[in-house]
Amino acid sequence: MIEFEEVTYGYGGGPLLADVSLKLAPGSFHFLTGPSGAGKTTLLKLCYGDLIAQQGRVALFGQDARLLSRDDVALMRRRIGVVHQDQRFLDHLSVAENVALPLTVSGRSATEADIRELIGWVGLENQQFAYPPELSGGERQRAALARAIIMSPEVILADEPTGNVDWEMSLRLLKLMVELNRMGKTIMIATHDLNLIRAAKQQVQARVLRIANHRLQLAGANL
Ligand SMILES: Nc1ncnc2c1ncn2[C@@H]1O[C@H](COP(=O)(O)OP(=O)(O)OP(=O)(O)O)[C@@H](O)[C@H]1O
Repeated sequence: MIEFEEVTYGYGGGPLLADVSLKLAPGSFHFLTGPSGAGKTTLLKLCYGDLIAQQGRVALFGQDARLLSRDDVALMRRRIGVVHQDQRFLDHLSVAENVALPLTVSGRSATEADIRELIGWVGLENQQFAYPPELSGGERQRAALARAIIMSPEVILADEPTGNVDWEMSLRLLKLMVELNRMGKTIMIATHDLNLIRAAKQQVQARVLRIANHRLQLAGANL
């Protein structure tokens, strides 16, 4: 679904990521870890075509990311749902309207019942008419997840989805991710939280990738 071949990327002043090869197979579950500033968000951006490799090749659903037309990018964005680190809601729209926004902007619609069902699935049924500034950190993360999956993407990329939430909420978010994976979705979660990874490994077969010294490595069994 997403494949990197010897990808190098930097923001000037030397490569941040060097010779990164990676394959996200359908239905796989990956964690991406590494120190702050190692390049986790950058790698995720390469995965959804927000950044283009400076060397090497990124293929998204078999297509070279460099050669995607504007229409291809729009289609690909439906196939890859992203939970951003800073959730970026429109504060004048309700939670339900924010969640439905990707549909609205792509000219599609869903029934109110469908949106309500999704909001209920992430446990925000009582907050659907609230506005983003009224939500707690964990509620914002769950609203961001609902918005990322409203288009039924095949791949879900989440950047620190459990940042700034307590352990109970982290486990709740993890459970949602595991359920999505069981529905066949391909998942990649960037996180610092090794306890979260340990908890996940009891529920799902997950590979752990670590960025260290600009390279991507497969982390060993003992985290
Ligand atoms: N647009 C940009 N221009 C210049 N430098 C950038 C840009 N975006 C990120 N960087 C730098 O690249 C490095 C990696 O950033 P990135 O956000 O990918 O790391 P990260 O591993 O996700 O970090 P964190 O765990 O703190 O979120 C950092 O040093 C950051 O300052």
